[in-house]
Amino acid sequence: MTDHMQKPEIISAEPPLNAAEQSKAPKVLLDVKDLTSSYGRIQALKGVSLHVNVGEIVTLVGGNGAGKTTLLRSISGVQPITGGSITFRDKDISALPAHKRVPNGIGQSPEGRQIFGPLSIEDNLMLGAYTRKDDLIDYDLDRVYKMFSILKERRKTAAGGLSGGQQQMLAIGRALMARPRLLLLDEPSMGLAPILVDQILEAIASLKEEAVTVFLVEQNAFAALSIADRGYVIETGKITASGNAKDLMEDDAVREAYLGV
Ligand SMILES: Nc1ncnc2c1ncn2[C@@H]1O[C@H](COP(=O)(O)OP(=O)(O)OP(=O)(O)O)[C@@H](O)[C@H]1O
Repeated sequence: MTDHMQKPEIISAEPPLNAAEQSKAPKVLLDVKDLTSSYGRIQALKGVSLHVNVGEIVTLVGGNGAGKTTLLRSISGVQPITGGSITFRDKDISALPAHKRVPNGIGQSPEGRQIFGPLSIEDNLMLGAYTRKDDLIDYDLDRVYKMFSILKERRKTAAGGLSGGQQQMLAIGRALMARPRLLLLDEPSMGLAPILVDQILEAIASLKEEAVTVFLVEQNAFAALSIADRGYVIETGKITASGNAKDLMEDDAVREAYLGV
């Protein structure tokens, strides 16, 4: 094992690439094509296409019931799809069961956080690493503690005692413990006071330096677009706008519908 492998500078399983490797690496990490999904007679996704490139923060914004969670759950494999395809790292994973997508590199911090309240913060974090067999788990734990110092301070205490914002940090930290190539985040700002929203977004933005690729789903469009490279807008199961995040923030229709401007 090389020195570099013993002490990597990143949390992500995607190692920093040298120039030669970079030119060979697939640029598109996640490619969703014409995806459809239904709950009985309700068609929640009506042919959604989008992609996420390696190293990007991409956000999907939209109002209540637009289909954001359904799309994320389809990508992580817990929501059945009725048509279209999901390609991850050049492999069609549309039929891959959810439990095989995590070791393939798709990590999710779910809506509602799903923290195990009676377990300690550290045990919650370690649950994120349960599929791993490498020797970098302690190293990653340390990185998560550096990112969210409150989790370190309270690591032996029950997770149920954390505030909403801290639980959100724990949920993101736990997802990172799986060393995802792609981190899926479902409404991390939900229910948080504005100051905590800023903190969480700052932490998400800093993941870019850790070479983690992020797909962030948010109702809080302004907050999400302010840290994203690119964005998509979804309305009643269809993508209605897309582009680089700065352009979307300046788009009149988007501003009117989602930014309250
Ligand atoms: N379990 C379910 N059973 C039936 N319909 C559902 C179910 N979950 C979602 N839906 C419907 O599917 C559509 C998309 O919902 P989804 O939760 O994906 O939207 P969303 O954009 O994530 O909204 P929110 O921000 O409110 O979570 C909505 O019409 C919703 O009512």
